[in-house]
Amino acid sequence: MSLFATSLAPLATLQRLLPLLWHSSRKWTLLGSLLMLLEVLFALSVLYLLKQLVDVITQQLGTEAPDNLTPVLGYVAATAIASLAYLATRAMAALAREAQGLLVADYIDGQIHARAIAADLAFYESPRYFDTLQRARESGSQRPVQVVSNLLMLTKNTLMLAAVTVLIATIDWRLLPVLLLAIIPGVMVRLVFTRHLHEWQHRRTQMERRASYLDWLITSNLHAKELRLNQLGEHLRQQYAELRRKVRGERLAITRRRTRLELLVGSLATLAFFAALGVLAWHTTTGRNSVGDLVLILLIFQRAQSLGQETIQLLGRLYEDHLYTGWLLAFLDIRPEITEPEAPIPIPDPMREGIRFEGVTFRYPGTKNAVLKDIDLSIRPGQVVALVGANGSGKTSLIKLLCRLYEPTEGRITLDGIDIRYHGVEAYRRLFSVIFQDYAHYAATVRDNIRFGDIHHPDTNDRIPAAAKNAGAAPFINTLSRAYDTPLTRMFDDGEELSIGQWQKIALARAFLHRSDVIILDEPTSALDPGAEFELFENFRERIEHRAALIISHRLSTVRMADYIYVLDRGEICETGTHAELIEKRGMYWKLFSQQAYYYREVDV
Ligand SMILES: Nc1ncnc2c1ncn2[C@@H]1O[C@H](COP(=O)(O)OP(=O)(O)OP(=O)(O)O)[C@@H](O)[C@H]1O
Repeated sequence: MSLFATSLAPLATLQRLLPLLWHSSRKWTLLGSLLMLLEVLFALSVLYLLKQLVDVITQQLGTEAPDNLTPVLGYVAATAIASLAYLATRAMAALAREAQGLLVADYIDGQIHARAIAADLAFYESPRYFDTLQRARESGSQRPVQVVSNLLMLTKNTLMLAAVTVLIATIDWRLLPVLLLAIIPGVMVRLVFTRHLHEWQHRRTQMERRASYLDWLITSNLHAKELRLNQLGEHLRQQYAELRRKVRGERLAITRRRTRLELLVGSLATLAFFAALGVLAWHTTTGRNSVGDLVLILLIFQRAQSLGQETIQLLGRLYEDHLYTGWLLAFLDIRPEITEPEAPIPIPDPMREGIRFEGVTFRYPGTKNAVLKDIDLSIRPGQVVALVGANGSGKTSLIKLLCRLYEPTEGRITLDGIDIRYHGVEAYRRLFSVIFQDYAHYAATVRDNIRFGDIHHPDTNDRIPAAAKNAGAAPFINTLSRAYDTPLTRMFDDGEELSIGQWQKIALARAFLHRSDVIILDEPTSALDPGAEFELFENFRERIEHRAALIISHRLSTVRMADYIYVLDRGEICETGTHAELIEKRGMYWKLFSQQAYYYREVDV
């Protein structure tokens, strides 16, 4: 990118950030800007009054008997007042910036959360998501505020620098090139290295994420058991240390190169300043300049130089902010691909024909192989359907399509004959209540863990005990210290931990709570004891209030009560029918069923 384009790019970022700031903290943004202008005004007044003071004193020094001290004291008083005003506005401006920063940071977090919630599941299940999120987080929610406060400071510094430059020019214009020499090379060094650092950070996102992952493995309670028993701790610690060493080394190499160049550029500027000072001192002794000029130059040239350096830093920071805010904006630009149709067709109530897969083929985004091929399947109202198949045959993927978490690559899914893409996404998803294999364990009360299954319904709270009873969870919940109000997990104070089977019953209660049309259970009893499983399926249809159900299970004793069974093999439906029909067929289902039944047959009960 050319230097011109590079220097204009932050303006485009600013154009996107200003509306963001306006939405999040209108009052503080305005107040902060006003206070900053006042700050500049008072700072310049102090400089001007000081110059007047020096001039008055110099005039008085020329007179034999200075008898009127009023103007001198007047200027001292005025300078003191302007200094106090400067201090007060500076303090208030800092307060306004802090308040604005807090508001904007919370607003940005809110925006990140909103995008994360709206993003397609496909995005979550790809490394790109984690990279973009990590970068957005790294860019920091303070960045947008920094851009604006840096920009305001830059404006302030530029105004002051301009005023000081004019003052210097009135004394000796030849000092101006010296000032430029003190500023321009530094700007170049900063810009070039900021870009280097940003590009390097972009490249090492995955390395950082790997390090964070290792850190999480070492410190999280989820893996504490395996880590100890397999004595993995030291191995992982070394991997982590090695990654950090690499990141540290690369970063330090960049900083070393930048420091060398900055030192060189800074030395040049200092030499130039002292050369100019020498010339001015010589002019003063020969009477070409007044002592007032020399004092003023000593005061303001240093000021100009520090202003110049601050300006360099601000430009560097502004450019850095612009680059890193780009990451944040990239995350905020994420838009889901599964979107609402312009005029969604209302969901039929009640459902009449049910849901059908018609020739559905599916590939995960960014992958080559189809995990589901030409699937025809139907779930009618009130029907219990089972899906059976080996690991990796595509059962969970089929559920994700059914719930419209992904779109089919080919074919279509219909609800009462209408393509589900014509319905509103959220309205359609509310047809289902689902327990996935990796259901959530919320660090919340038992009540909330169940309530999250149907958070929007007004009478949800009253239905929680019934859902818990249907899931077989009520007896153990009543033995907990605070029953339904017991906080779960040991993440916060007073929390209690459950067994895996008890967690599964809570997840079942969550699925039973929602009065959905279709209940989907992916391995719902994998952790239940045989008694609990028997109880659940004994009068399953009453428990689910005669709604339709789709059950995935490797336990074929569970599956046999289904009205209809689909057998999946490597993404294709290879057999369908009732339990009796499939046993008769003597195909894959029969084989699986016979294998499971083999050991039970040996025992005479
Ligand atoms: N997010 C994903 N991205 C890419 N491929 C995936 C993803 N999730 C699953 N797969 C692939 O899809 C195939 C089917 O997986 P799926 O989880 O649907 O199988 P399953 O029948 O539910 O298996 P199991 O009985 O082990 O739960 C597998 O080969 C898996 O590698």
